[in-house]
Amino acid sequence: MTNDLITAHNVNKTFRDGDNQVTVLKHVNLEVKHGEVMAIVGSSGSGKSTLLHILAGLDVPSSGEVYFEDAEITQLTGSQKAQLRNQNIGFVYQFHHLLPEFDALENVAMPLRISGETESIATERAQLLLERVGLSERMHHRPAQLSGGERQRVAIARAFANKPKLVVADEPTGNLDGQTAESVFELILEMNKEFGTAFIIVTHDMALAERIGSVYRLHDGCLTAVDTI
Ligand SMILES: Nc1ncnc2c1ncn2[C@@H]1O[C@H](COP(=O)(O)OP(=O)(O)OP(=O)(O)O)[C@@H](O)[C@H]1O
Repeated sequence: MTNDLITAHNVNKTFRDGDNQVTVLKHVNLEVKHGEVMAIVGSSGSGKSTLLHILAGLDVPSSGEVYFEDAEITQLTGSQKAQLRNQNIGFVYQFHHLLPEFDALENVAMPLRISGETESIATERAQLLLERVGLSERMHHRPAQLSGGERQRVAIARAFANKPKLVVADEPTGNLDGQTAESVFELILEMNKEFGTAFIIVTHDMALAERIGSVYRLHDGCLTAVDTI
């Protein structure tokens, strides 16, 4: 039994590109605690998204192990991984990935419907989450009718739909202007405190990352802790 939410042990990732092999992650070790907020920084192409996908069970390492609590994700079947993700992990991307033909309420309710919740429970929880992210007045707007910051708020509400233990966020503020990025980042920190949900945030923004207790940098495939004090 471990107290860690995620443990990555000696993770390596190599992509084949025709005859070439590109090693993107080298001997990566990482522990993410329950309720922890962690930032992963690094230059473009350094492997941040690849690592995030491996930690969330969306991709597999070439070697090494990843545990989600006591489950070794790397040993699970595709459907077991999908179930683990649906029950435990929320996702926020740089580009919101909301369904354009549905309004904010329907987008947030969607993961709950997929998990088999009744229509009324799904709608009620989606309403509560949209209120929590400050969008009480925008529930029936479709993504195209929302600002960039509002779309990310919907995406954060949707990530929380199934009460995840972890939200992974890949450049969640990367497409936003400074002030909007700041308010979305603040929302993430508030949601972490309020719900005790762990976050792993990939970001280019060192100023935002430095406000997070735990920062790691990927460089040349190696992950090292960054001293932010
Ligand atoms: N499926 C794949 N096949 C081959 N190479 C890949 C694949 N996915 C990623 N790569 C390569 O792995 C390296 C790391 O990519 P990754 O997207 O993880 O970097 P990143 O740090 O997230 O970059 P960015 O900040 O630009 O999003 C890049 O050189 C990329 O081209």
